[in-house]
Amino acid sequence: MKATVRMQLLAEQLELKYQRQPIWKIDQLFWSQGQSIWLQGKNGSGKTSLLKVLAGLQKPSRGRVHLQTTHTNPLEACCYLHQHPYMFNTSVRNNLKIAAQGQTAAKQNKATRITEALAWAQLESKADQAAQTLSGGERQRLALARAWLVQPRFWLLDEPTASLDTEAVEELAYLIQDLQKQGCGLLVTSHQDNPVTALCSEHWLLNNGSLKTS
Ligand SMILES: Nc1ncnc2c1ncn2[C@@H]1O[C@H](COP(=O)(O)OP(=O)(O)OP(=O)(O)O)[C@@H](O)[C@H]1O
Repeated sequence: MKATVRMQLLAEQLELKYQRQPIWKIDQLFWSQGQSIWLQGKNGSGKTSLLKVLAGLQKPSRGRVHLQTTHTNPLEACCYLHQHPYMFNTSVRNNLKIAAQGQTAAKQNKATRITEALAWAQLESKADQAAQTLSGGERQRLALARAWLVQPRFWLLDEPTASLDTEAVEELAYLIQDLQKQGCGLLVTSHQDNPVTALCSEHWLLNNGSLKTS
């Protein structure tokens, strides 16, 4: 990944309502490349909605998110990974091929990158298995590997550890640590602390409609 890409995300007076029902109101928010943040909050506090707003997938009711980046394709600068990642109805390798399709790299490079992605996510032995038959932990790793091909700098991970056992969480933590070494920014939601949240140097708490940052 290109360590030279600089990124930061700023938001002011951000507000979200659904059908006039206030969800959260955030006066100010700042996230810089290299920062790893654990976003905690009760069920329904609005964590998923905040991640989607920051990733540019959802419009806030008020305010704007400013993504400042030197990334050549700002659309590829951020990635949001769903709690239950969608698996294309084909093999693990083909899932990676599909993810690589939109990329501009030469065809030969793509094949190499797919091999590297399989190795990175420790999914080489699963390459020809139907992705929809993967375990929860393997699905999360494949979702990370698909995103890894696109080389985003900001990773928004929605409950990546939900319903994973200790070993699967450790395996995920290993990959997340590698992203940190590459200087990526991470924003991870989780109700409880675990080996992945332990990697985060900052803690944000969504509570009663406001965000407490530390
Ligand atoms: N599209 C929508 N229309 C109306 N209400 C919504 C919509 N999306 C989410 N909500 C409501 O907004 C609130 C926050 O939802 P959100 O999914 O962001 O919370 P969360 O903290 O991620 O929850 P969980 O931890 O259970 O996944 C919930 O009360 C939810 O029902």
